[in-house]
Amino acid sequence: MTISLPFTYVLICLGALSLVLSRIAKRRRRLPLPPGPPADFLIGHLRSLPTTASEETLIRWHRQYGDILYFNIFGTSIVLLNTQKVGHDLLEDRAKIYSDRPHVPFVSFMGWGKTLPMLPYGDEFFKSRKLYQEFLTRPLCANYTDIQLVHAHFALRNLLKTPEKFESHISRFAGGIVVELDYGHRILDDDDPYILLTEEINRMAQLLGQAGSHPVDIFPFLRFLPAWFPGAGFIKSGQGNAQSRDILEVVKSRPVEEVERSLVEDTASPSFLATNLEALRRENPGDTEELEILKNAALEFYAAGAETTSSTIENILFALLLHPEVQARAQKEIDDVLGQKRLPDFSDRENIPYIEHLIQEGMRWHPATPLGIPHRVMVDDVYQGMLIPKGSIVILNARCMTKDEKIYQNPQEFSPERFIPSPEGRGEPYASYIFGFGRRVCPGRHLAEASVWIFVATFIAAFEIVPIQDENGNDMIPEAEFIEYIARAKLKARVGFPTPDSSQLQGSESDGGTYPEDHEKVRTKTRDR
Ligand code: HEM
Repeated sequence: MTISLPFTYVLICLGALSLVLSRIAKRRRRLPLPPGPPADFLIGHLRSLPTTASEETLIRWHRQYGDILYFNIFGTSIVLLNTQKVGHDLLEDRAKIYSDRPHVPFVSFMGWGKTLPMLPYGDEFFKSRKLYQEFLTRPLCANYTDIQLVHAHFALRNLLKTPEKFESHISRFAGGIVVELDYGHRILDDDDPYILLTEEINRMAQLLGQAGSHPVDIFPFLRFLPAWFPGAGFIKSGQGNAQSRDILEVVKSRPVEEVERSLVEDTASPSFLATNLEALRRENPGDTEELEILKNAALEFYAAGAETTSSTIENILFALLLHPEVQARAQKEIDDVLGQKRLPDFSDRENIPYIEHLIQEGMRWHPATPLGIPHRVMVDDVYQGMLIPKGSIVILNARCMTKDEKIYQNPQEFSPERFIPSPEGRGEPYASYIFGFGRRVCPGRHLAEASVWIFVATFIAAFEIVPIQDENGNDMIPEAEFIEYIARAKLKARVGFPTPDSSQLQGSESDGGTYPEDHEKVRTKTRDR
């Protein structure tokens, strides 16, 4: 048998290539892993991992081990990115290999595996992501501000009526906006069927917690242990909520059916679901796969958008409570620019920059998602001479990024002034990375920032948040409890809102919140107490 010359060349080239590749692979294997606490044989860092990743521990590790930190648990590599630079270098500049997500069996078991934050990097991810990106571009978000303003006014009215229920008013505000944009439905009262629907989604989302934080995510074999076995408690919750998967189907399908019906009847309000259902009917009628992608996207729109926004607002209110001087400066800015004649709206955004700094500082001081959503690296990678093994779970450690002393002066301090441009201020950069990086960056960030802005700006214009007092008249300063996944300031003491005279409110409950013309009186009354 004779072998042609070109074929021989090909063989030689392939041989040389495989030699080079195997050398590279060997050298990579010899490269050091990123530093981390000492590990045990076989179980790795299991014993050194604290049960909760407190800010103190994470910051101490950052100081001790550097900008990138490595753990391994039973052979699963976990890498923490502690600075914005490292996050940017890997998740943004090398997005092509860092945009996968770890597979989380518990989340799939509960029926949420096909929602965008969980989807592996691939075709389905691209399709789902495109739906969000096309609906939530910065210019398009400018079209949604009327809806945000209406919900802000609703919230103010509710706060005037029942200030003690402020947490629920904030949730209703954040949830009301995403429900309206997602499904084209405006929630008007407590009996609204969409309230039940959203409560169900919240309940399920809470069960899921942070993807990757559940023991079974790291140790799938735990699934086979009895529920009493230490560390296997998830089984109990999983079994107890197996019915959640059935409910989930209803929660996903009901709004789709309603919007489909209203499209046929030509009564549909513009929304994420209506826009995309219409496009589907036009371009791919009867495509069940595409419909399923859309159903999951609509579900996640609410799940990802409501609580993140409401906890961000609560964290900011908490900061205001602790810093009356910041609150006073923000109120003065609004008063100076708006002349105490009306409430702020989006047209004022550029003219009241301190409010913007205050919101950005609130998001930096305690980001709502302090450990983001884990990424997964798809191939072996080398960064600054260290090996990041293929399959590593990569965590954006916003807790450390936001407290980086090289970027922020006195990073633990809540100080909107840090963002004031030089020469008056230090011009420190906004912490935009709290919304993630690269191809997985939060698609709802423009919407979220606008929702938080309108709530905080109108709130500050109309109210003052003050601590309640004990029986001796002393201020009770609440302690914050920032829980892990969605970090929300748990205001342990109730926050004292002024009690207003609701008869001063004009405009009806159902008209979308026309604010009273004499709101000035309301505000003076509420703020000057
Ligand atoms: C202040 C509020 C919010 C915060 C702090 C926040 C934060 C984040 C973060 C950190 C990620 C992960 C990014 C990454 O992996 O690199 C993310 C992803 C995501 N967010 Fe947000 N978010 C907020 C509001 C919203 C809103 C309003 C929506 C929708 C309307 C939304 C939809 C999503 C979705 C669908 C993902 C998954 C993206 C993907 O995996 O490709 N978020 N968000």
